[in-house]
Amino acid sequence: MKVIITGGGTGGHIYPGVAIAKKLQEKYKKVEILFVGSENGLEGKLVPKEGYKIKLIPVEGLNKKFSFRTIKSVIKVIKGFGKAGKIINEFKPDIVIGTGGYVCGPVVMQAALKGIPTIIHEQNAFPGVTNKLLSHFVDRIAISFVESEKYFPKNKVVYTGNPVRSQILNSNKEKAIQSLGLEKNKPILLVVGGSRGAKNINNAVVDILGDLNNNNIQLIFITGENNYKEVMDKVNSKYNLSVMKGIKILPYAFNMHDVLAASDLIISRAGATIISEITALGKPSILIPSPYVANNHQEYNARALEEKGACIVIKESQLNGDILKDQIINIINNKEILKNMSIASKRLSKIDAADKIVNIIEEYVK
Ligand SMILES: CC(=O)N[C@H]1[C@@H](OP(=O)(O)OP(=O)(O)OC[C@H]2O[C@@H](n3ccc(=O)[nH]c3=O)[C@H](O)[C@@H]2O)O[C@H](CO)[C@@H](O)[C@@H]1O
Repeated sequence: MKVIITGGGTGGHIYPGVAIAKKLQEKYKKVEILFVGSENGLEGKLVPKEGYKIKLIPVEGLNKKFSFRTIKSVIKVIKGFGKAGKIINEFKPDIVIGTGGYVCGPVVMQAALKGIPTIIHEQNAFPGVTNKLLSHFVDRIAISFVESEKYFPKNKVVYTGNPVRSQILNSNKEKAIQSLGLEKNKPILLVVGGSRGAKNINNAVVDILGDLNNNNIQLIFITGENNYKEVMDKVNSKYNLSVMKGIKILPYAFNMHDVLAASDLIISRAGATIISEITALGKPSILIPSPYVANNHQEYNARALEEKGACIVIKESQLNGDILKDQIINIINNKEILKNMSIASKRLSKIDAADKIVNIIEEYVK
C-alpha cells in the first residue's frame, strides 16, 4: 500500500497525519508513506523527526484583497499545483489523505483529478477554508466534532474523532517522570502555547516562575521556537535559574508523549489536536484559547471541556500572572479537584480515531 499524507503549517494539522501514519504501519508492515508539506510550514522539521520522508512544495493562502502580492501568491500556487502533480505521478499512491492547511489544496486536488481515492480530516468544529473547498472533490471527510458535519456534503462525512499518536496513547507517567529527570513526589505543571508558542501565556508564566518554585511546583515550560530567546532573556534577568530546581524551559518538545504523561496539570492554548491528547490521557487543564483564530474556534473547543468539568478556561483578555498563579495553586495541590477534572477529561477522549480512519482507507485500498 502506498499512501501520501499531506497537511501542515502548524503541529495541529501535522500530528493527526503522523498518528494515521503510525497506525497504518502498526497494521501493515509493507505500507509506504510519503508526506507532502509546504515549504514554509513546521512540517519540514517535524515530520522527519517522526521518521517519515517529506517532500515540500511552494504554497500559500490567497489574500482576499487584490494587490501585487496576490499575483506573486497565484504564481506560487500554480507552481505548487504542478509540483504536487509531479510528486503524485512519481510516487503513484493508492490513496491520498489530507489533514488540513493550505498544502492539502494542490495535493488532494491533483489526486482527485487523477482518479486516486482521497480522504480529508478536519480537526476543528469550524472547518478551515481548504477543507471546505476540497470537500466537493474528495471521497470521504473524517470529522472530529459532529458540529462540523453541516459544512460538508453529508453523504461523505464520517465521525471519527481526532487521531492521537500511539506513542502518546501508550505513554506511562512514572517512566516519563524518570526520563525527564523530575521528582515524582512534587507536582508537575506543563505550559504549552500550541505548536508555535503563545507570547501572552509566556509572559504570564515568566511573572510567576518564582512563586511556582516557592510552592514546590515543578515546571515544563514550552515557549515556542520563536519566543525562546526572549523568554530566556526575561527569565535570566529576573531569576537565578541555577538555584531553582525542577524547572525546564524548552523551545519545543519532540518527546511530547513523556511531557504530557508526566504532567499533573496542563496550561495550554485550546487547539483541537492538543485537546485530543489532553483528554486521551485524562489530564486536568487550564485552557487559554487563542482569540486570533477563525470563528474563535479555540474558545469553542475549550468551553466543550469546561462544560463537563474537565478544564478551567481563562480568556486571553483576562490573563495575568496573578490569576494564573491562583488557579494553578488552587488546582494542583488539591487531589480531589485533580481527580474529578481528570475523570471528566478522560470521558471526553476518543482514542480510536486513527483506527476508524484506517478502516476508511481500507474501503478504498484492498
Ligand atoms: C493558531 C492556530 O491556528 N492554531 C490552530 C492549530 O494549532 P496548533 O498547531 O498549535 O495545534 P494544537 O495546539 O492543537 O496541537 C499542537 C500539536 O503539536 C504538538 N507539540 C506542541 C508543542 C511541542 O513542543 N511539541 C509538540 O509535539 C502537540 O503535542 C500537538 O500534537 O491547529 C489546531 C488543529 O487544527 C487548531 O485547533 C488551532 O486553532
